[in-house]
Amino acid sequence: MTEKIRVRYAPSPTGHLHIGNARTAIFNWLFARHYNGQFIIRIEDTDLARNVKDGEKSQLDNLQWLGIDWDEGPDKANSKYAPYRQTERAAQGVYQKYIDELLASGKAYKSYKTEATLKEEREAQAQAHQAPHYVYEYAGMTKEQIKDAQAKDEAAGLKSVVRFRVPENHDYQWQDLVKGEVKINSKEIGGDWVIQKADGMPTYNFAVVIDDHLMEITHVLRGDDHVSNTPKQLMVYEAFGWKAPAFGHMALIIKAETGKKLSKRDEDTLQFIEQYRELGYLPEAMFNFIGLLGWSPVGENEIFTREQFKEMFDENRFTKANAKFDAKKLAWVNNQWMRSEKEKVMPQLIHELVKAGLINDQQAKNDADHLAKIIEIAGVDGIKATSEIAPLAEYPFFKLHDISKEDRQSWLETDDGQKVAAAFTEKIKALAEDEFKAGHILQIIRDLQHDLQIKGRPLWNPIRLITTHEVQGPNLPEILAVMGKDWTIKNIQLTVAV
Ligand SMILES: Nc1ncnc2c1ncn2[C@@H]1O[C@H](COP(=O)(O)OP(=O)(O)OP(=O)(O)O)[C@@H](O)[C@H]1O
Repeated sequence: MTEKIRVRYAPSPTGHLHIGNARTAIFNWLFARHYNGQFIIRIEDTDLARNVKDGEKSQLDNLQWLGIDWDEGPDKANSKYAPYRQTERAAQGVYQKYIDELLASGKAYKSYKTEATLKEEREAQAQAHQAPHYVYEYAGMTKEQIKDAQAKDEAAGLKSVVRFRVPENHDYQWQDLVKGEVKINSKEIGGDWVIQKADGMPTYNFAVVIDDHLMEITHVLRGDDHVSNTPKQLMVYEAFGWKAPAFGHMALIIKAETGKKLSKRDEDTLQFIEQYRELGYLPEAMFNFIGLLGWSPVGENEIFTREQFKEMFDENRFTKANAKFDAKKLAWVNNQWMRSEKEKVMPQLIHELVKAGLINDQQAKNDADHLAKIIEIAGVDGIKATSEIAPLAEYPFFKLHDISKEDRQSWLETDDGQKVAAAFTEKIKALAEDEFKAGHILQIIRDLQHDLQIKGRPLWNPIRLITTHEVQGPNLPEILAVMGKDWTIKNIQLTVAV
């Protein structure tokens, strides 16, 4: 690419950052970084009724957490095209200037149709089996007649919106970066559309064009749900004689179960970045997983760093088929990342023990090495998110269960059970502190097997029960070695009392 790439992610703060939004942000970022271009954040907050508190903050915080940075945006001082929030731009009259231009040239007009009339028209169209479309109220009227009609409506106190006069039977065509050639006729648009609402705010499709033009955006990469907006935007570029950016509409992310677009309104699907963050997913893993939704690298490998994605990025490798959101794959990717970044993740894993109330901050700091060993044995390699470590490690490492009556009867009150428990206790007490290692402990158990001629569960369960108060769990000699002789002996003594 020879031109300077300028791309943007332009969320509406009507919700928190979800996987679909993050995918758009990630690919625009990759596009910019791969080609040494610029990545811009713009907040499209003109739909005042739908904006949610913290929507913008969640979008930005979570992008940052994913490792995405931006060159210009609402939070960056000295950004060249400030402000980067559309409400602030509207307040400065940025859009009004262009709306006035279109009104003056007759490419847009003030419309005073009431909601009730619009509803009647839509109902009539439905009855006539017509697709819903706007009916131009000034058809066949001279400029003067239109002016008079508008003045009358104005005097009657009716509110107006500004509508774009859609050219008749005009093809809007573009070479989509993902979909190839796309052609949509103006007949499919639904008639003259609103560019300025009654409250003075520009609509999405209008403001987006003004901003993309003024901010010198060269490529617009977004989800396929925006395809129907593109002809509307192209007609605005045309009306002003501006060059339109290149468009790419990436395949949608859909729910595997329903085949429908993953939407922030689906409450049964975990899809907000902060939900995964809270569960202890790694940003590297989230980025990795999302980077493979609707885009495929060369080869079979599926684990990549941001840097690798940046290098590999190729706008010709977007896939056309919708991408299924597969939570199991995300879990797998996260597990791969946790295993390869164990040292980096360890503080977070230890912090999960604090969060679960198993240890305090001081212990987390002082006993980090010991806690890391516990985490390792408790089964860190099998978990998909850091939050799963606390339930795994809770027993027997931090708490002990009461031994159930059944287990007692089955494993400790039998002849074999008593023999095994007594012999193991004697040998373990005799084991020196510095010999208290997994290998030696295993040897003791093997010797018992040989001496007592007891093997399998009748051998292991009594030992497990007296030392950990469980009949199952991770590798027993390793548990005992990590927890130490005092802990083991104390637990054995407790079995008498419990
Ligand atoms: N399921 C999805 N798959 C792919 N891209 C998506 C999906 N949902 C949203 N996007 C993209 O996120 C970007 C931000 O758009 P927008 O703010 O309209 O999303 P949204 O309003 O959160 O979506 P919705 O309200 O439909 O859940 C757009 O590029 C849009 O195409």
